[in-house]
Amino acid sequence: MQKIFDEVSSLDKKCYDKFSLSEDLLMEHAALALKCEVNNKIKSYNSTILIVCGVGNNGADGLALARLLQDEYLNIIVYTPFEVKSKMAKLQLERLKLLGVNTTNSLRKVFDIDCVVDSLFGSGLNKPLKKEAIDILEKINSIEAYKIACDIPSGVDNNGEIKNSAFKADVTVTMGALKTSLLTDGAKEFTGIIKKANLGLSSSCYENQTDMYLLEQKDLKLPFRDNINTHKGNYGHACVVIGCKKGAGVIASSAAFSFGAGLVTAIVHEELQLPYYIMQSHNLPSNVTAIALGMGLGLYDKNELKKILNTNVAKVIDADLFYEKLLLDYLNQEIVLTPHPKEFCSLLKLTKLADIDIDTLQSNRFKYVKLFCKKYPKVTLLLKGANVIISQNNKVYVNCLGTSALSKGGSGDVLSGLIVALLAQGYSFLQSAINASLAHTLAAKNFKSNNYALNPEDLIEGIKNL
Ligand SMILES: NC(=O)C1=CN([C@@H]2O[C@H](COP(=O)(O)OP(=O)(O)OC[C@H]3O[C@@H](n4cnc5c(N)ncnc54)[C@H](OP(=O)(O)O)[C@@H]3O)[C@@H](O)[C@H]2O)[C@@H](O)CC1
Ligand SMILES: Nc1ncnc2c1ncn2[C@@H]1O[C@H](COP(=O)(O)OP(=O)(O)O)[C@@H](O)[C@H]1O
Ligand SMILES: [K+]
Repeated sequence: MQKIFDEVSSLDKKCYDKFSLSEDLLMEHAALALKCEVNNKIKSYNSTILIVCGVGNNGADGLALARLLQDEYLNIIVYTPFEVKSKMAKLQLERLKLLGVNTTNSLRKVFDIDCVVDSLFGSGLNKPLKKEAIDILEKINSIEAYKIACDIPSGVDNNGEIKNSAFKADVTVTMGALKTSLLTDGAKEFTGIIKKANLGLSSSCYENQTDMYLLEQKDLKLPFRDNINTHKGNYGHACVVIGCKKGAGVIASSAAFSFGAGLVTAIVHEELQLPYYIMQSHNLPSNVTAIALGMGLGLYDKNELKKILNTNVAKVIDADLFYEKLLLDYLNQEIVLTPHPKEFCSLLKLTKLADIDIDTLQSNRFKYVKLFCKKYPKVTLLLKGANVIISQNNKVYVNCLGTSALSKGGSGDVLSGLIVALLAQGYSFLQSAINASLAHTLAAKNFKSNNYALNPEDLIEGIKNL
């Protein structure tokens, strides 16, 4: 797990004040981290590296990189389209000039470039891009080369929004600590892989306390069975309520069985063709330990719904239930909710927290997750998306391991099945949501055929092979 921060200027300040590290020293480390990234990827001396430098300290990082790379590659183009402004950018430019390095303010040749480093704008982007900047970004985006963003892809603002255009990176080397702005769904299109640069201090010294964390592959805890003398009853009885769209519940049931639930029962109105290991019942069995409800629900008798919701066992709620007012009666208890953005907008409206459209939510995912979890601190909320946000009370966890292979009907149903399996086995609400989400995304990531063909069965197969 890595810490995430909304802003890092206070962390930089701590470096100066507490550890007596100058801005210059921090920048040298930033440039060195960029250099490592270039060196790791670009091995041939006969290569051309284009460094695009802006007017502020992001540009200064690029200028320092240009100095560090001298003599390592045949051709280093230092492109400074605008006159540098910040004190550090001026100093770095002066150092380059003293070395006899030329910069250019026009970029004619955009072929035969092996690596582009984007140091145009960083955390100081504070207004919409003008046409000139947009043209530059479009031009450098069109170059076929390995693309490295310094700190944050230029054009992504501190809220993680992309107003007009942004640099499309293969890798973003972010300085000092992970920022929330890099982890929005919108930014995911542009960041590529995110790597954190050490600015001269270990993370434990540089970083402060935070309530936000980025989940990593190594955080996944699978429901391994530690005991030997066991029987199926030791691993819980997960029940999945089958609604009008029966497939959704069937997928969730299969996923639950594959993720370790000792018994799985589908709650049905009529007998269905189900895998032989899924039991079927009209009513909840007396030994039920967790329930998944909502996926493919459609029209469902309100009294039956209430009866199920009133059953005193752990529950994961999905899909159609986020449009039902009666859900409001269950938000002051421990429960897992797994809305996608449209469903979360409905939930925000039902709870009178906000009446917003999907775009507004997507531009402010963290804000609305925090708002909801502040009002309902017992709820574990899992907001789906390109980057999944899981939150309970004031703690926020981000899972960015998912891929577009998951953009398929049925992916969410698998997730609900995984969550109910863990709830049934007695894991906490938060641990169930976190580990199910990690397993879900890693199983998708391990599907190697291509990024379009994954189906829920493949996903469940992937879960079995984690
Ligand atoms: N602090 C540290 O110790 C360390 C900092 N580091 C590095 O510093 C970076 C932050 O540097 P920064 O604050 O100078 O901001 P940066 O992103 O370069 O741009 C600001 C300039 O751009 C301008 N501008 C803004 N928007 C614009 C627009 N749309 N169109 C046109 N212009 C626009 C803005 O204009 P102004 O507000 O002056 O009008 C200002 O002049 C950070 O990302 C990291 O890379 C690392 O070295 C590690 C140590
Ligand atoms: N582009 C993407 N990148 C990462 N994860 C994605 C992407 N698209 C969808 N997902 C994930 O796939 C799942 C889709 O769930 P949902 O929309 O509820 O589908 P359904 O209801 O059809 O099962 C969620 O877990 C979501 O986070
Ligand atoms: K940048």
